[in-house]
Amino acid sequence: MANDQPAETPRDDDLRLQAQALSGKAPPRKAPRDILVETHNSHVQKQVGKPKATNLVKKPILALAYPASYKPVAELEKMRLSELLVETHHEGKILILRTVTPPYQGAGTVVIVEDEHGDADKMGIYNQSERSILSIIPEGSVVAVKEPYYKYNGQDDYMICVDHPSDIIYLKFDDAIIPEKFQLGEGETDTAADWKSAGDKAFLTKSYPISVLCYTRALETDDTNDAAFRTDLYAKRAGANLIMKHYDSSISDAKEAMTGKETDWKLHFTAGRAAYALRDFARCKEFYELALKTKPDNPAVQQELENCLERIKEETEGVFNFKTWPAVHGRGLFATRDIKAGETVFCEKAVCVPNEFNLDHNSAALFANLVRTCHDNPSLHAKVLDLHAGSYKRSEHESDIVDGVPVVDVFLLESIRRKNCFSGPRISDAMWQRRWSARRDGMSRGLWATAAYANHSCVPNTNRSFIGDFLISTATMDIPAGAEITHIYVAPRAIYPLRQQQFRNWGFNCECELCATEAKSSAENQEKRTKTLAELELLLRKKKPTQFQPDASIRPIESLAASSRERRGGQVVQGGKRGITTFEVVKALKFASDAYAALGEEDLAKEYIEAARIGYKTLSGFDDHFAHVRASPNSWI
Ligand SMILES: C[S@@+](CC[C@H](N)C(=O)[O-])C[C@H]1O[C@@H](n2cnc3c(N)ncnc32)[C@H](O)[C@@H]1O
Repeated sequence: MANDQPAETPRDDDLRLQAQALSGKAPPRKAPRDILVETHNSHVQKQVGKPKATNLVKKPILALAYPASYKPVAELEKMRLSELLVETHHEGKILILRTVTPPYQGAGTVVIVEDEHGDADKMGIYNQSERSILSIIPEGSVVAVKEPYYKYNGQDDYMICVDHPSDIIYLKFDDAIIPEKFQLGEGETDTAADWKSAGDKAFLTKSYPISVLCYTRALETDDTNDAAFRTDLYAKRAGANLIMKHYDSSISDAKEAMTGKETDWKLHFTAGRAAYALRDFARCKEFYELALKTKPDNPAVQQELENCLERIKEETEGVFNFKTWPAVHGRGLFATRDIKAGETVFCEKAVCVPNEFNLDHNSAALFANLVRTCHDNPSLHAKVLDLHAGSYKRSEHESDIVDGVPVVDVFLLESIRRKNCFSGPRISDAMWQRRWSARRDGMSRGLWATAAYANHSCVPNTNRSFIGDFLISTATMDIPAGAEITHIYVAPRAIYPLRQQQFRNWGFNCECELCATEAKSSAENQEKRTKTLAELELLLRKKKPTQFQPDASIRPIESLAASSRERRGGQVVQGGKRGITTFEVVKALKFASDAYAALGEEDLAKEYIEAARIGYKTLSGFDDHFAHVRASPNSWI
């Protein structure tokens, strides 16, 4: 779970004070157009020939949040660049701008823009998909910026800051709102055939955003009534959209291109792949089956269908549903049938996991990926928006489609990310190998839409494990039908007051059976227990684990452990069968099983080896490598 709050770096104090002083005023001094363009172009020049930095993200500062615009272009009142006020969200207003420079690419895309009156300013466009035309916005593009925010950067430097990806619209060439000065000049052609061939060229050079733009324009300008021409355009755009991960659009284009002829199988295949990426496996299966009707022996379609059937099996064998629980926890996951310890509860593919396993960057990478995934795929956006966002005030227009673009509020998505994401290794099973390290082997953050409904318990009845972007939830104990499915958000600390602090990010006090029991302890008891645990930890750290510990060194540990249990006011955790399992517990259980077997206690040996296997499965998601676990305390495989 996200544990990276609050990490919001407030802007430099001086800058913040200056910004506050200027807030709501016209900028007292501003660089003139030629200086703006010259400075910008010199920055652009410095980038030429250098590899593009790929993982820069503008950090969303929730304290400076402003809502995404949800009003259509037509309802907003045009304003001039010269009317912009510093640190102001210009509600109800719109700027129509033309870019007069090539883009500079950093954490966002910076360009110099002009309005129809010839005034110029700097504009930063953030959180666009790298596959969007707006991230590579060509010189001469005309855009509408809805309800612009004008930011002070220090030292007479200002910028229109477009944080929400839906606050900027790339305008069509003949859009009525485009001022005459920005419209196509004489000699500039605008025919469907030209646009189609420009789109084909862009596709061949892998400039997919431009190819989609050109095919779209070809469809808009087409007046030939030639069905084959249009079908071809839709089919090509479906392919480009699939590559650009615009899965919803890819499916609708593929459907538009279908003619009922044999060649449709390719479109069914495209639509199937898009549906798979959207995790809509039932729809994906339908598309693949249709493709196989025409091409029953196609190995690629057969293989993809097999993958899809696997996902359906995993999903349908999972037994979860959502219930509204009127208690403090909000919504949660509940078992719809009895589940045995060690059983898989559910599996799911992530809504997004950035391909970024660097510990220092994976929160930023997840935020950027989440914004892009939601912007490009309204059906996934809707699933994400349903998740808990803490106290962030929603406008309730976040999933509207306005001017053909889904409204995406980046600050809301950041709030959702903070409350609902998990960290996971590439493969959990690798974690139990001696040389695994988070820094070297990598951890990533991701968002899993089903697991995000599970509430926390310090004595959870499930544990999550990962294979790539696939999450496996496994029961750590028997769960009766109707019981709530819980997992841990962070590994709970042993000391009650410290443990409660761990949940501040999520805004709750834990009242699970462990916490409820400990809450009843007197302050004196809690203090003594804290001391006992500290002594216990010290003692355990000193003891190097070996197979044979003399009784004399084990006795003080046992006595401290017993006293700590007493002070807890009742035993709620039984090693190996309930709650939190660690790999050390698995090894200890296996060790005990071997010991019982040596003593001829076959039933106990069986019971312990089964507990060890279940423990291993909850940690790894599967138990294929369980046989390699050595019972000795400090080595395995
Ligand atoms: C990942 S969401 C879990 C699903 C959430 N209950 C919902 O309604 O969507 C995390 C939020 O659930 C609530 N929550 C989770 N575990 C809880 C617990 N043990 N006690 C109280 N609230 C809890 C908190 O509001 C927390 O910020």
